[in-house]
Amino acid sequence: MAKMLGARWCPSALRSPLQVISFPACQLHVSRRAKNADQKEFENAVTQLKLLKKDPGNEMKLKLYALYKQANEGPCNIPKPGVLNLINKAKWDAWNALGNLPKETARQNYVDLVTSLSSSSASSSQVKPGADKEQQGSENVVVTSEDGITKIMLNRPTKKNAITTQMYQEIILALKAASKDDSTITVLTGNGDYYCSGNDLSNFNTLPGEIEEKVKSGGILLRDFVACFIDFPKPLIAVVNGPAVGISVTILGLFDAVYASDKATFHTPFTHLGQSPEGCSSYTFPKIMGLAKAKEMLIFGKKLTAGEACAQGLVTEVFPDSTFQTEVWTRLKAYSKIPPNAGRISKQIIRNWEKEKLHAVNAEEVRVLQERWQSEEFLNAVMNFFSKRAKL
Ligand SMILES: CCCCCCCCCCCCC/C=C/C(=O)SCCNC(=O)CCNC(=O)[C@H](O)C(C)(C)COP(=O)(O)OP(=O)(O)OC[C@H]1O[C@@H](n2cnc3c(N)ncnc32)[C@H](O)[C@@H]1OP(=O)(O)O
Repeated sequence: MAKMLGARWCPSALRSPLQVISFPACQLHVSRRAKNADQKEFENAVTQLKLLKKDPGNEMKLKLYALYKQANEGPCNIPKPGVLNLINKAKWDAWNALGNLPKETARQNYVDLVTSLSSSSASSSQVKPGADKEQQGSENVVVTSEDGITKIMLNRPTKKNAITTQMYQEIILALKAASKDDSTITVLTGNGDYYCSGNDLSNFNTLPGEIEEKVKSGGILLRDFVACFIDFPKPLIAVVNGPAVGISVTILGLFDAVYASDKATFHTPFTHLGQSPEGCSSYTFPKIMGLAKAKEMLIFGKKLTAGEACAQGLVTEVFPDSTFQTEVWTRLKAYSKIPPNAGRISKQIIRNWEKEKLHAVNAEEVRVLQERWQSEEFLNAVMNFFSKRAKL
């Protein structure tokens, strides 16, 4: 934010839509007509604004812009821009709304506003070191945020990071929080030797109610979970530290980059479990890897090595396991330095072309799965999985 509000930022600049565009050599000057005391305070406020850590948001920036102009030039004295000129029209409206507010009052309001922004920004940065790194999450879903990266880590290594119904909810909450925090990119990874072994097959027992109730609530949970990945507004990167199974593989088609250790494998055993594809994979996989390769995975359950997954376009890059974490996190730290809004807006313009389609695919996949969950094939497959373990 400081960067955006730095020398290249001036209150007369706003991004599109309603956001800051940095004007080259934008001269921050204060009217010579300001009284000394106010002028000093006013100049300090303009400087303080540049040091803000957090983006105060578009509404606040419009308010600051309007007060700045009113304090320097008085009532709005420029012709109203055309409706298509979104940025300048928003600036004009904000300034014009101040009417005949006296310059001194506008100047004082500006100083007061910047002071309040600076104090709230200062208090949030006084969180004790380390505390702001740990965010909400739980024992099985650990969320940390630092260096512009929010990391969501599946932390259930004894169960190969299989996802329980509670973990689905926690991942949804973590993504919602990450979409609003001040990180630039978000990362999903696993702790232990597995990335994730997919849906916890005991979920089918733990969900409350009779089978109809389980199927209904399970479908809602799955639909909301996948929708979070469809709608996630920031660059989302998977750090696949080991084998990945089921839903942890299918949602990869909704990520913006997938970095894998060469120990990772990618397996979608849906038909073996009497299930069907989810995570929008029935649409994204054919798009990513072509119909034949997608069907090999989604119908016949072919397990891919990291190299094969990369060759088929599901994985962006594969790294030797020995240097995986170091190399990937060095790369991610560099990525987290991109201008956050440009990163977010670029991700969104790419995703927006097919967001509607993806939601329709998600809804149909869930509908079909809800039928599968009531099938003999599915119930036998889940029983087989657990009876095999029971014998051991
Ligand atoms: C009625 C409808 C209700 C619906 C409720 C739905 C909830 C909402 C979302 C629904 C999403 C549905 C769509 C998702 C689909 C999928 O993800 S399908 C894929 C599911 N995953 C699997 O089939 C993998 C199953 N696991 C394995 O095959 C093996 O465990 C392994 C991953 C190949 C690892 O084998 P190995 O190295 O031999 O280790 P294990 O000893 O087998 O595992 C260690 C312990 O971890 C437990 N475990 C591993 N994976 C799972 C799992 N997916 N679910 C539950 N438990 C798992 C395993 O049982 C071991 O536990 P212990 O025996 O207690 O040590």
